Amino acid sequence: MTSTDSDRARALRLTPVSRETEDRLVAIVALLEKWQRTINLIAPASLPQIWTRHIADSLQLVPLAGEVRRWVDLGSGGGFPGLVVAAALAERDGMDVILVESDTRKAAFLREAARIGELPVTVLPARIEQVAGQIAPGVELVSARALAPLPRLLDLAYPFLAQGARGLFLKGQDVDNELTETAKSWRINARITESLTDTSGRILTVETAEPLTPAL
Ligand SMILES: C[S@@+](CC[C@H](N)C(=O)[O-])C[C@H]1O[C@@H](n2cnc3c(N)ncnc32)[C@H](O)[C@@H]1O
Repeated sequence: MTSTDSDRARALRLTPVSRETEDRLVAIVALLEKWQRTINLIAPASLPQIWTRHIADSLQLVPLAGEVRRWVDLGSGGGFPGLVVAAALAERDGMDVILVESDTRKAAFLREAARIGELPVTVLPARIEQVAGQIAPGVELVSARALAPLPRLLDLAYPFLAQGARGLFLKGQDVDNELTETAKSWRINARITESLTDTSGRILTVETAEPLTPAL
């Protein structure tokens, strides 16, 4: 067994998936390894642990999301978490995972991965600020990983949160400090859960967030 095989086995023990989903994920990983030679889709040092550091880290959001059908992932990069959740939810009727990624080469990778995996994905090669208002209606869940500190992340996610979407954000252990900073400018109803895959990782579930109106 290679180190990648054992990483994959460990990831799938943490976040089990169906045989069909595993096959789709294997195809995504193979494509990512190929494209990674020319584009930095993930930190090169994390490639040997791609299954735990990236795939399982993304999959752990699926049970937290509930029965949603319209999911938007902001700043998807190499597809984490959005592409991976689309692979896990590919058989859900009416599923659409919208991946917003401003880097056109990464967006091209996401499109190719969605095509080969026949995933329920819409790729928007655009800046979030430019498209959020148009795509927000009907979005039930907004996710992001490694996109921005929480106050800025809420600015970007607010068009979706304002229309009733919940937020699922993969953060680091500093999330408590980020929440303290955020409370200066937002009224936020959120909870923190520990990551299954990374002892220092935290998942922030945002039920509601409203900007505090500056005093006149
Ligand atoms: C640090 S990477 C994280 C990628 C991925 N979410 C992950 O965790 O592996 C942040 C990504 O967000 C994209 N990004 C940053 N600001 C953006 C914006 N305003 N609109 C769209 N994409 C953005 C970048 O191009 C980059 O691919």
